[in-house]
Amino acid sequence: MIRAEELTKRYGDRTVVQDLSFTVRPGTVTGFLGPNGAGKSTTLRMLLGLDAPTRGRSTVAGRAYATHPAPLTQVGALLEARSLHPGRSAFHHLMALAHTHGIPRARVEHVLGLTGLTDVAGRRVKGFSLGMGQRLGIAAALLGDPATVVLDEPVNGLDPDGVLWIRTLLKSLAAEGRTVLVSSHLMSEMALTADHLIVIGKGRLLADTTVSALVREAGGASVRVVTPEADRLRALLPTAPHPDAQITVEGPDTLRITGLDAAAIGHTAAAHGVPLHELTPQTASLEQAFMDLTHDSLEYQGAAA
Ligand SMILES: Nc1ncnc2c1ncn2[C@@H]1O[C@H](COP(=O)(O)OP(=O)(O)OP(=O)(O)O)[C@@H](O)[C@H]1O
Repeated sequence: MIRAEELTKRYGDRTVVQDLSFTVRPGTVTGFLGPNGAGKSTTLRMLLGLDAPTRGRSTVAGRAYATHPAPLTQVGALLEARSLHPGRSAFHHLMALAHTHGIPRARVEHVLGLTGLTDVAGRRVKGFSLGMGQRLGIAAALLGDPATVVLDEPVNGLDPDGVLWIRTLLKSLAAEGRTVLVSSHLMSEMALTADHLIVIGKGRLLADTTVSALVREAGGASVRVVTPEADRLRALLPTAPHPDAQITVEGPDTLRITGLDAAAIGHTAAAHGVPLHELTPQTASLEQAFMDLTHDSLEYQGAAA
């Protein structure tokens, strides 16, 4: 469990994090979301004892990070600024970290396997691609088998395979009962990865909620359906057991459906032989909810189009 209590950080006369209080619970992925410059990295640095708060306090597993006798075994962290010795191999980088905590070689080999780096473990880090570097950072974060994992923008710059890999890894870490806090400025990514969301803007808490609650508040996720038999599908859809379900006709062959998921719609169509040309879950409303939430606290605004 991570707990922040009225965390505040000032640089000169600028307050970049203000009175931030939240709790991150085990067993779920919590997304830490905010536009660029919102104060996410500063907050994570304070949680990890790398920056001193001007006011307030934070604890990980009940005590301040810096007071844990073997922090790697409590909290694994990947921060944006990586400090890697370029001439070291991935294996030696991890072994050097492992030595500081008496972690055995077998665990180093295990995390290399977990992050898909076994084949390149002997290569010098300076030749690593961005994605390989991220994987190595995650391997280091997992080295001590920590109950809490904190990752700052782990998908930044990764290709779709890498993004999918991180998403799956985070979910499995949470499923093992760990506390997982992951920052991002992309709602679309967090909607697919996180169960819980802490949203900040200009250093202040804007929302502490679940993804599904936010979807509901945003008017619900919808599914766009294109079929030459739109009228027949409308009549067949099982709306009765779902009082929230709504079907809007968007065109002669296009329906927008809320309150029923794509699977239910697809099954109904298949069971009655209705051909579907498109069956697309829409998350635009969630993106819009994030923009509405953070609009007044954007640090950098483009000129209005
Ligand atoms: N050492 C520092 N001295 C002065 N200002 C700082 C310092 N570190 C961060 N800031 C400022 O604090 C604000 C928050 O920065 P931070 O990096 O925490 O935001 P962020 O939400 O992580 O942003 P991004 O998504 O762009 O990484 C920014 O305006 C930044 O310029």
